[in-house]
Amino acid sequence: MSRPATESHDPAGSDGDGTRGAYPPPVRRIALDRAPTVVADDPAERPLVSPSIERALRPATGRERLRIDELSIFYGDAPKPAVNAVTLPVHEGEVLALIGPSGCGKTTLLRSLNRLIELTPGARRQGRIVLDGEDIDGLEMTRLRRRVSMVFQQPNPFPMSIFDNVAYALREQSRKRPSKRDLLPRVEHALRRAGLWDEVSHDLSRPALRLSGGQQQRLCIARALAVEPEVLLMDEPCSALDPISTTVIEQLIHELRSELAIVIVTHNLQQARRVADNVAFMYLGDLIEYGPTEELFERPRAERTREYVGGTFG
Ligand SMILES: Nc1ncnc2c1ncn2[C@@H]1O[C@H](COP(=O)(O)OP(=O)(O)OP(=O)(O)O)[C@@H](O)[C@H]1O
Repeated sequence: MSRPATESHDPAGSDGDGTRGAYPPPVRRIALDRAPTVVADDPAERPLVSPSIERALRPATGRERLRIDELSIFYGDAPKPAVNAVTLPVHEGEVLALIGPSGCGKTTLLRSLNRLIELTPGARRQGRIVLDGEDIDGLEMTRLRRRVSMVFQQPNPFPMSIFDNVAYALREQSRKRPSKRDLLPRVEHALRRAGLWDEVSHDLSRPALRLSGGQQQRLCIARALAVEPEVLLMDEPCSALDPISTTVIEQLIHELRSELAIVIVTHNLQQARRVADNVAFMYLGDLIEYGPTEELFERPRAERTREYVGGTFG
């Protein structure tokens, strides 16, 4: 279940090079001091890579929201971790795309960021995840999931009305049961942010399951946004959607990134190019390369990345 606290860091709505707002975004100039590419072609050379990773921890777009620090995830007795000592920053106002072939650990990494992975029997974690300076292990789980909210691959609205779907987490959050009238402004705000308000405002009591797939996914995004997250995790949010709904969701990601940090898992390289500011390429659990989107796609430094973005494998 998704929930969570947003904060606008950029009231001018500009990312500094005047590109924010347009969709599809124009090709952005990449300032070399923003987010240097990190390359780890051979995991055995990882220690040599650490200084570059350290450099990557400098803010790329806004201040650092999440720091993933030497994160490893093990499933049961598997000899190799599903995620292997990954270090990555996630900044406010940034879309970070996790890409890589099937089974490389993208979803496992994503599910670690709000500790959802702990619901998987046999999963173990090493390393730290820090949210706004606080180790997430020290945060109460419900509060963490409000601050780091998640949207899943398949739209998963609750079998209740559109209104109740969005109000659900707000009601849970409140000590006394707020009335519909009290909740309406926040429900409306969330539905507007998710770009759904105009399509559903005439009948908020309609069952959510009667919406189209794309509308259901935007409802899930509204539900995730209602409790004002700081970070939004999206696990292949468009994979079950048609091209038009996909475009709507991508536009939404583009708009939301001014207020949130977004981490998106996608198999669709073109989508990563369209929506992401930075991209992390994973292979067999290792972080192979991380850097600004254009740089990673146009001038990949690791051979594996070159092969993957070039379509040789994957
Ligand atoms: N519950 C689980 N138990 C055991 N192994 C798992 C479990 N979930 C995932 N794995 C293994 O962990 C590795 C990483 O899986 P994960 O789903 O994170 O990869 P992915 O990159 O997201 O893949 P895909 O793109 O196909 O969704 C794979 O080898 C997978 O088989």
